[in-house]
Amino acid sequence: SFQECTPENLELKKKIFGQLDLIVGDNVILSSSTSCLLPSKLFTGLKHVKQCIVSHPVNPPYFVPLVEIVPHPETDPSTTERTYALMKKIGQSPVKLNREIEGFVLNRLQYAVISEAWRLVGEGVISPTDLDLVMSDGLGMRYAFIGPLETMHLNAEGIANYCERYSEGMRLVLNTFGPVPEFSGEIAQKVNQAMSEKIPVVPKVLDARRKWRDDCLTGLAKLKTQMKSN
Ligand SMILES: NC(=O)C1=CN([C@@H]2O[C@H](COP(=O)(O)OP(=O)(O)OC[C@H]3O[C@@H](n4cnc5c(N)ncnc54)[C@H](O)[C@@H]3O)[C@@H](O)[C@H]2O)C=CC1
Ligand SMILES: O=C(O)[C@@H](O)C(=O)[C@H](O)[C@@H](O)CO
Repeated sequence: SFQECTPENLELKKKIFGQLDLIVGDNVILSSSTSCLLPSKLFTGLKHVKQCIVSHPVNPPYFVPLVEIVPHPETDPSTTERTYALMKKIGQSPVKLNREIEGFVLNRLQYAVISEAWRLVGEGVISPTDLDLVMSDGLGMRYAFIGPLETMHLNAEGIANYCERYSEGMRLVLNTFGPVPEFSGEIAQKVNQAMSEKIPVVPKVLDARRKWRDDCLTGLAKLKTQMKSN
């Protein structure tokens, strides 16, 4: 198997897969780490397209086990299953997408959160640091162990009851969501100032914070393993 991890550049990745296409046999999985580039953009036209797939990791991939497995429309099911089995074997937590979609699943969920976070800070509803606390000391505590759908299920007497109780309120709130942010201008400056005051953009400071992040993720991984075995 081959896992491509070059910069997020479509033409570069296509060049590399084009070169690989000329030399690999019929049994090699050709996989890309791409964050958002669609398999149909990356692999269409390759002789070995049936062996091509996206295996999208999460930053930092050595501490966060999720991998999104995203097939090209022509990817052979055996390629998907072999990739899934390989990821499980090496200790990752793979999920299978049934078809490609922009941003796959993780970045669609992540960008929905980022979009609303940006808007709430931009409209002065909350400060950037407090917004991050809403995730790290709120939603993130639960999402580290159970996802959004199970959270609904447990927050009421099951999903049906949750929808009875909260669907009207959810739709009312969702109808107040605004357009896609520009991620530039005054809001970007406001967020950058807050983040930079907290964590100066100095290599050794950023690296120290990433080390602290990784230490936290290591401890969380140990706790999750312990809780699964209980
Ligand atoms: N960094 C992360 O945690 C994650 C990265 N990804 C994806 O993984 C891919 C790689 O991202 P990073 O590891 O962050 O990039 P990076 O910039 O850290 O590493 C890129 C690698 O490609 C090599 N490279 C650069 N130009 C090249 C060329 N012309 N030919 C061959 N090799 C070349 C570099 O030497 C380097 O080893 C991207 O598609 C990114 O979206 C996806 C999820 C998480
Ligand atoms: O946040 C992540 O790790 C993923 O959403 C990504 O794919 C990012 O784009 C990653 O490549 C860089 O953080």
